[in-house]
Amino acid sequence: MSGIPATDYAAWKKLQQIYDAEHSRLVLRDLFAQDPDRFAKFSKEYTSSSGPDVTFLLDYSKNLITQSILDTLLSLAREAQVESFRDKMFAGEHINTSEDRAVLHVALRNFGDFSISEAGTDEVAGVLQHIKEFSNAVRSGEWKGYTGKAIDTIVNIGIGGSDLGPVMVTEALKAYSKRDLTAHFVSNIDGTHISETLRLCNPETTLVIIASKTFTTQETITNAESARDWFLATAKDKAHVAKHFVALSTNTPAVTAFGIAPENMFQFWDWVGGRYSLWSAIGLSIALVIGYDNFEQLLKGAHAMDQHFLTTPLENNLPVLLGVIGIWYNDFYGAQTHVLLPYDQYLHKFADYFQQGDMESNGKSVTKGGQRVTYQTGPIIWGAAGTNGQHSFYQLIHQGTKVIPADFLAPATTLNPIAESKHHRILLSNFFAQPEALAFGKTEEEVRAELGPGQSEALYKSKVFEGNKPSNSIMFPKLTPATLGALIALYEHKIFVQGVVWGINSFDQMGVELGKVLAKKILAQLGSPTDVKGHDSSTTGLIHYYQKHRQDILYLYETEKHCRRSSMSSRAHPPLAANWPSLPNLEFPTIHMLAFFVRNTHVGNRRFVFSLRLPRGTHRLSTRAVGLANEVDFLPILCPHCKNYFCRTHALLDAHSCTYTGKLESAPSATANPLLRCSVSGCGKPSLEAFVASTADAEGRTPARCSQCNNAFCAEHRHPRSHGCTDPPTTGSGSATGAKNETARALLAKHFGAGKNKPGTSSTVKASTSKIPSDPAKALMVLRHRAVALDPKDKTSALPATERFIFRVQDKVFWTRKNIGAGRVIDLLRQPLNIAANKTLSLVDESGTLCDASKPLADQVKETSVVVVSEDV
Ligand SMILES: O=P(O)(O)OC[C@H]1O[C@@H](O)[C@@H](O)[C@@H](O)[C@@H]1O
Repeated sequence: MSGIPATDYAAWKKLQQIYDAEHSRLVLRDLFAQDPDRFAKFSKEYTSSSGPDVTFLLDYSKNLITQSILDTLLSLAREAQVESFRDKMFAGEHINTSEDRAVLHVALRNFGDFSISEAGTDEVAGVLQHIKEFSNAVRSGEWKGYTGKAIDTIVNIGIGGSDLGPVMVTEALKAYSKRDLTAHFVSNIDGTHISETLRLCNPETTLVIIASKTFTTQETITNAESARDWFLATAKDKAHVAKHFVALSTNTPAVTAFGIAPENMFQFWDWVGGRYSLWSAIGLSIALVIGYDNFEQLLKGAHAMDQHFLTTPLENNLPVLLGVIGIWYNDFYGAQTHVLLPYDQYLHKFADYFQQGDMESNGKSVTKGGQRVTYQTGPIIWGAAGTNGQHSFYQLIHQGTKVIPADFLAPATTLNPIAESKHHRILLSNFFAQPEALAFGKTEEEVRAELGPGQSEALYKSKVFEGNKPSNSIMFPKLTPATLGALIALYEHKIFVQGVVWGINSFDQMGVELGKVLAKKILAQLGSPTDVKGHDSSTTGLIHYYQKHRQDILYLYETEKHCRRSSMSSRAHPPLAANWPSLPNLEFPTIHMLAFFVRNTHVGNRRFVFSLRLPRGTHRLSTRAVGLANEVDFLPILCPHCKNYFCRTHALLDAHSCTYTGKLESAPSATANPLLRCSVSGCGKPSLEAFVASTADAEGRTPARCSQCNNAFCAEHRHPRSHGCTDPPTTGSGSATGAKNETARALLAKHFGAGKNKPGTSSTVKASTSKIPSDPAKALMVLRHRAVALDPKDKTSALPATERFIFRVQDKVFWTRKNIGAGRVIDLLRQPLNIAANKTLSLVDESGTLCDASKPLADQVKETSVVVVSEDV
């Protein structure tokens, strides 16, 4: 890690000479035959020096090494100053030079032994205590959800290091888990991951853990927002978030902006790398699943390995031995990969975990000094658990043309001794057999003797196993939390040793950035083919193909006045028979899902821009339905017969020429259950509820009934005013939701006026619109001149007009910078509107939608529109 190229070391040059001169003579059959003590010489038993007791055997005798090769490899480690860099790491020196950070995952499991001065290390114990108290409260049932029920499900939302560690460890230690607490892990941005997970969860009893060191990772934040929307669709009140959402992060402001209370945040520090973070607050899900005491055992097991790494001479130092032996294959034998093969189903995520651990750490091609390396650095890590691999990829390891060093791991005792441990004996017989077969193979003579004469030459040859394939074997008595901790730390330090020898920075991850940046740029261009700019022909072609073939969800329920259509003719209410069965969760999308998809909808290269902004919660849905002309409903409608989705015009069987040929047993008919008919007298059409009731998963869906009178109506009569509904909302007079709707309605009536037939809107106070042209472009020009800077610190002359965002409040016209959050706008409005600081305020747009305080106002309301400042909405 000094930044010196590894090839400059004398030991490296010597190793190259040894390889050139000796490698053809390094044959495991011979090496074992020549030395009956080879196992004794090249194996070590690890015993933890501090509690809890951990022991395991590392057998590295089946490697293509001699004592003199190993000595030279250790000289290389010394020459590269592995010991010195190790000490620097433990002391908290900023060995992550590109980011100027200490590398102190060892401080997270430091039970008092090492003295580290880096800021934050003195806070570790406090965070562990927080984890302990919180996990105990949840596991005991003392922590209650918003309806008073105990938590029975956790959903950890994170990615990379904020996911893989907890996933691997909770799987590995499942035997120690609280079986009635279900843990899910959501990482992928693919909406399928969060959708399929949340289908299994009950918002009343689910705890969502948002795990993100930076709290800016697109996947995690997007998934977390969807989870929050899912939760609020049922819980309604944002105050309930406190009981169901916690954050694990270093970024307090972002966590707060998300709406998570400081007491529900578990802190960690920038000296914890993502892929080394399972020991930190990121391990909260682990503590919840296996209990805090087991989590602490895991940490202590790792800590004892830290002590071993820090204090043991290199020749007995297990991470060092694994590290230098790996370098021997990687840099001299030209091995490109390293396979991890745990013979323990509980460790089925072990290789996945170290794929990030190793490849993100040592997948570098410049030294710390900025020189391009001329040798190989980190290997490709892969693997699978148990005998599964034997029936798939082991063929290539045994008889392929590549050198694939392997690590086999297994417990002597299984945690599931079914059939009197028969399974385990069979498993272990394979664990012993595979390294033996790899090392010693089967000679042609043995094959000929076995098959006898008279077979084809090709057959004899095809059954030869050349052998001489290297491997390590690690065996431990039983998989315990502490043993797992020690094994993980063993590999962490192995990676460290290799990084030091290669002279690279194992603790940054610049290589993940470029793709993120390009994806952001492309995301903004996916709208239409003409937006796709600045790419090579391949990328452009791929995006164009996607744009041509995508079947976005199309909600054609808006009328002309709400929908500006670029090339849409009156025939354009096509059946929405997209392949939606692949999106089962969307069969009855909750309102937030509608809101997500509706804004910019494309079909082929046609683009429909909806001016409608859909509300996020059902209570706001009713607000809109009452107070404004905009209409929202529950479409698309799933035809229960052909299982396709249709707009309201084509929802009925004859209107979409339903292809269903079977007997229409549940088809709506004049004599069908009257409850499922439109409640408007004389209408008789099937109600939307008829479709919902027969097709949708009832649990958690939005009912297709009038939010006010709760009756079922057909598509034509579904809106309150279209069936003459004047009853108050059915949300319950005392409910917070009901109260909010009433207030919102009153506000809307006050500021925007309302038609005579709209309930609750009799007093009309128009916002000042005098002398404002109706043409939006002209209105903008006029208002630009009238607008005053909302923030007194902003000077009109200092900011181009295009970067100013104009909006109106009462009869005043303001401008702000476009990126200013709605929350900040609220604060700034207090002074000109003379509103006391202790009042809780919200902003409501012209359509009655509450603005999200954490997002820029400019993203939420139309420029030049009137924004209402409201108390308590
Ligand atoms: O924990 P957060 O900040 O969300 O990062 C999650 C992951 O992001 C990736 O891009 C990498 O940087 C990983 O090392 C990291 O573990």
